Parts: sequence; structure tokens; C-alpha cells
Amino acid sequence: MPPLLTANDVSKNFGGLNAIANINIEVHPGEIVGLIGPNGAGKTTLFNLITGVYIPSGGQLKLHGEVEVDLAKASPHEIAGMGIARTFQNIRLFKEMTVLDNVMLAYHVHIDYSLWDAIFHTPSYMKSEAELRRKAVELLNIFDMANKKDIPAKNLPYGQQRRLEIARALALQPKLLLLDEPAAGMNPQETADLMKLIMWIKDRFNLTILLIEHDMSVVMGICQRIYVLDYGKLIAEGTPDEIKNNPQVIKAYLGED
Ligand SMILES: Nc1ncnc2c1ncn2[C@@H]1O[C@H](COP(=O)(O)OP(=O)(O)OP(=O)(O)O)[C@@H](O)[C@H]1O
Repeated sequence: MPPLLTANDVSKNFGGLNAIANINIEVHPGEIVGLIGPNGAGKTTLFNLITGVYIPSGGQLKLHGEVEVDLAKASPHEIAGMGIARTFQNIRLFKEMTVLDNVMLAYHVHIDYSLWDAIFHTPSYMKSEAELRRKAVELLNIFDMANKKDIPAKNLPYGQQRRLEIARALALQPKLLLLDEPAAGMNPQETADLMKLIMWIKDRFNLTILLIEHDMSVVMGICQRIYVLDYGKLIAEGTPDEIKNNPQVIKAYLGED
């Protein structure tokens, strides 16, 4: 099957620092691919390149959908509209808003109201809002959070705030979901539930997932393939078993010379 996303010789420099140096990756439809590496290896920089926050200093990043898109030429908003959604290492929710409003707001990306409709709450506006609300509640049901829909997001336990971030990303109806350390700060039970959730939503929403994660039980447990970055360079690629036993990976993690 042709890849959904390719990075071809991609680099990103910040002044003299090569945060990403000539990397090549492929993500195929339906895969869960892990992106690991020690702190500062360049993982989040790669997410920022894929989502258009940064423009590559060299190489090409392409999304191969119905048409092929050079991601360097698209804005973050356009890239989101093309079906790439992400979560963040530091949770980014509208903390004072309710759980339901957080999800509804994400759905609004796909809606084009006229200013007139929005200001005067016309029947077509009210109908669309009701439909969005129905979809958002359905999504919250999948995440087992419908009973929390009316509380402010900040009142959710930490693990559920992370799940809500994923729900918000799904409201964008992505093809490719980028998860940046989804298990960070979770307790073992929350982590186990998260792994089940990720595998389940992948099938339910026909997703392809690229996942940054420091918790090796998550990476080894749910990824089919793993890429390893170290100081901006790709040092290994393989199945969880291959990566576990790769001497270069072990060296990078243990920090030996
Ligand atoms: N906007 C920026 N300006 C300058 N340097 C940056 C910028 N963003 C990232 N860097 C640097 O690029 C390198 C890679 O950072 P990045 O955040 O991508 O690493 P990471 O693998 O995601 O690390 P962590 O696991 O700690 O989140 C680091 O040395 C970082 O300090």
C-alpha cells in the first residue's frame, strides 16, 4: 500500500542547531508508528514540521491523499483541514470551558456559518449547532465522558484531560493523528486504558497514528513500527522487537559513548 505520509531527506535547523537532520520516514495507512528518542532528539520538531508550524530547512514532507500535498506549502489551518490532527505534550484545552464545549469548538473547524447566521441564531444555525452537539456527545460517549460533559475541562482528572484532547483531535475528522506523549503523567491504569482506547479509535475511525511516547510499555505494546531519533538523526527503524534489541538504540538511551 502506498504511504500516507513521507519525509524525504527532511531537515530543520534553528541557527546552528540541526534539530532534524536529513531524515526519511514513511507512514502507511492504518499503521500505528512510534517515534521515540531521548529528550531533545527532535521528535516534537518533526510534529511541528508535519503540522506546518515550522517549514523544513531542507527536504520534502508529503501527504499522499487523493492528491499529493507538499506540507511545506500549506498553513497549519490548511493542514488540519487536509486531515492531520494532533495533541500536545502540554495539554492544550480551553480549561474554563465545559468538556462538551471543548469538543464542539473543535467540530466548528468544519462548519462555515455566515456572520448573519451566527449573530442572529437563524434556524439553519440552530440546526447545525444541534447536530454538532449530537456528534460531540456521541464522541464523548465513546470516550466514556458523556457524564462529565457539563463540567469545566480543568476539573477533570489529569488522565481524562489527556483523553479529552484526543477527543478534540478526533472532532477534526483526521486521517492522520499525531499524539505527542499521550501517556505522560498517567498512572498505570490510565495508561492501560489509553492503550486500549488508541487501538480502538484507530479501527473505529479508520486512522493512521504517529505517536511520540517515552513510556516504552505503550510504544512496544501498540506500535507496529518504530523510528528512533537521536540528536536529530534517525538512528533506527524497525518492529518493537528489533528496536528493543538494537545496540545503537540501547546506547542512545543509556547515554554511553
Ligand atoms: N523553536 C526552537 N528554537 C530553537 N531551538 C529549538 C526550537 N524548537 C526545538 N528546538 C531545539 O531542537 C532540539 C529538538 O527539540 P524537540 O523539542 O524537537 O525534541 P524532543 O525530541 O521532542 O524532546 P522531548 O522528548 O524533551 O520533548 C532541542 O535541542 C531543542 O532545544
